[in-house]
Amino acid sequence: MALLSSLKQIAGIESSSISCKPFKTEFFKLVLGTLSLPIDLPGTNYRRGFQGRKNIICMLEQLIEERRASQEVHQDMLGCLLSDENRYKLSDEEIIDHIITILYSGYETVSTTSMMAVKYLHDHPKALEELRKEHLAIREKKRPEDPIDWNDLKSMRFTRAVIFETSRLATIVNGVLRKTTQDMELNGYLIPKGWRIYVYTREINYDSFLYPDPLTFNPWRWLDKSLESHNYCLIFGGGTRQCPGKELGIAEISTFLHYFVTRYRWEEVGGDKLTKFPRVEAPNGLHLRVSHLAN
Ligand code: HEM
Repeated sequence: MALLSSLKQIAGIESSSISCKPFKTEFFKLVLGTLSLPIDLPGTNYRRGFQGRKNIICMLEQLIEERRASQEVHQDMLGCLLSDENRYKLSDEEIIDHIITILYSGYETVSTTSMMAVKYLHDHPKALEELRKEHLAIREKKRPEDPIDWNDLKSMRFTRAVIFETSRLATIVNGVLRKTTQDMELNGYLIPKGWRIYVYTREINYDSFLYPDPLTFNPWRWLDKSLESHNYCLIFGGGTRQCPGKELGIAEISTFLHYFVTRYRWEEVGGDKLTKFPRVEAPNGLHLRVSHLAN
């Protein structure tokens, strides 16, 4: 769902020649490749990642060619990037790089947080009850076919808290990358100018001084809005490079949760393995039995 939603916003993919399934296969190779040891030998995830990237580039080049040939105006991100009115005048290579970056950053974060929210809500019925109450109250003011809007999203206080608590406990981005612009000293160590630094932010999320009882799923702690703006809250990074997709990601997950909890109940089929480190994932999927809420 998250990948298709991104593809649709970026390049209205469902109306183009790119078919989602092969795209998804190649994209997953690329994702695995970026998280692998850099050993460039046949059969390694690293080599497969490069191959996946090459194939994705071919598909996107073809899409750009088709767009140019058809001369139709498209109201999506690719349409804006290709438009003559775009003042940045990016090369095709740069446009393709942008698309891959946004797909990469916006897909796994949203899909994995959604999955983990479903998991935590299943395991914490009180939190689920409160969340459902919030969403049913929104539905009560609407006709069944009415979509949710920006004001509804803004009113979802508990939902936002659930998303932050899920992201804290199931940390998807383990750290942020930075480069020193000058020599600097930290705790007696010299970090020379130009060094690339990986700031490992993951453990901060489990610090019992900052988050009492840190291993407990407690979305209520985020109802104190000041928690989000503490300088130790780096779930979405920090400073000028803070995640530009933060609010979009929260809106996507909130929308998913809205329809999921107002329409369905679910139980786990069981036995699925979940890992939290080095990557949050359910290697075989998180299997649920879903039934209509009214039944
Ligand atoms: C739950 C959802 C998400 C989480 C937890 C998340 C987390 C992060 C983190 C920690 C960073 C590094 C920030 C830094 O260096 O300070 C980042 C960067 C980024 N994110 Fe997100 N993200 C999410 C959703 C999204 C979405 C939906 C998009 C776009 C559609 C997106 C696009 C990006 C981009 C383009 C960057 C690189 C920004 C830069 O280097 O200037 N993210 N994200």
